[in-house]
Amino acid sequence: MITAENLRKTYGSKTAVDGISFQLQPGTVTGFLGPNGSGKSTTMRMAMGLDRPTSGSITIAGKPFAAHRAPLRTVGAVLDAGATHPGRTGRQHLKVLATTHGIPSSRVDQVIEMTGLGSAASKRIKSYSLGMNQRLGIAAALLGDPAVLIFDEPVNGLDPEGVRWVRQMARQLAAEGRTVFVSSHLMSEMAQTADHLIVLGRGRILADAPIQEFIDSGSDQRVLVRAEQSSTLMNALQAPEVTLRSIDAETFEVIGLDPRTIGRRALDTGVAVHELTPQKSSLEDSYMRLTGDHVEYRSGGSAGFEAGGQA
Ligand SMILES: Nc1ncnc2c1ncn2[C@@H]1O[C@H](COP(=O)(O)OP(=O)(O)OP(=O)(O)O)[C@@H](O)[C@H]1O
Repeated sequence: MITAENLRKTYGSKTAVDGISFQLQPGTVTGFLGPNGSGKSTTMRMAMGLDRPTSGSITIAGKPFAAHRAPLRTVGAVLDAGATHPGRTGRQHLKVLATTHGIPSSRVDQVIEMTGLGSAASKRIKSYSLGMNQRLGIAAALLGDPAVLIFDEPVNGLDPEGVRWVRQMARQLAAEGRTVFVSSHLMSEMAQTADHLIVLGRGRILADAPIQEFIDSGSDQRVLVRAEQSSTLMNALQAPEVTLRSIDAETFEVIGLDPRTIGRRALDTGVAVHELTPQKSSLEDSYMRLTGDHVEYRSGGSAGFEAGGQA
């Protein structure tokens, strides 16, 4: 369990994290989203004792990171996959870590097995691909068999196979009852990985909700309609709370009515309907809507899409 209470961090006059509170549950992957500079890494660093809160607290299993006698057995983190000694082999790196943290060296082979490092474990780290480095980082995080895992941007730069592997690993670790906290810029990936979301904007919490609830809350009800006399049906559907958007001669989109109402109205007006499809909104739709005003630096585009999209 990770608990933040009125957590705040300022750097000079800059407020990076502005008094946030949340509680992450075991058995759950919690996704951490927010535009660039919204305070995600700062929050994760404070959780790991790498930065000190200006006020408030962030605790792991009830205590700040530094107060744990065996921190690696409590929490494992991948905050910077590059922080290794390039001349060592993966196995040597893990052995050194295990020894300095009082972890039996038999655990090294277990985490090599768990993360699929295989024969790469006996090669020097400098020869590793990004994907192998990421596996090594996760192997190191798992050494102490911790109940809490923190991954900051674990899939950055990975190929699709690597991305899928990280997702499956995160899901498996949560299924084992661990608390998994993951930040990522990849919306589609987050949608497949997380059970719960925390969204930050300029250091504050914009949303803290189960992922499906978050997606539903940010979406309008949109229905795609294809009909023979589409303009007749559009006229019949007009109402103050309804938005109609023509797509082509036969097709239009309705916002604000459900498919059943549209179908009945078509029957009443004698229009033959060929298609009536509720449009699924995506995590990205809800995210963009929520964070649009909280992007620090817009990239000149009209709706801030690029700035938010990279976030
Ligand atoms: N050591 C530091 N000194 C001064 N300002 C900092 C420091 N670390 C972070 N900041 C500022 O605090 C804010 C939050 O940064 P942080 O890196 O936590 O955001 P983030 O959400 O992780 O962003 P990104 O998605 O770009 O990694 C930013 O405005 C950043 O410039």
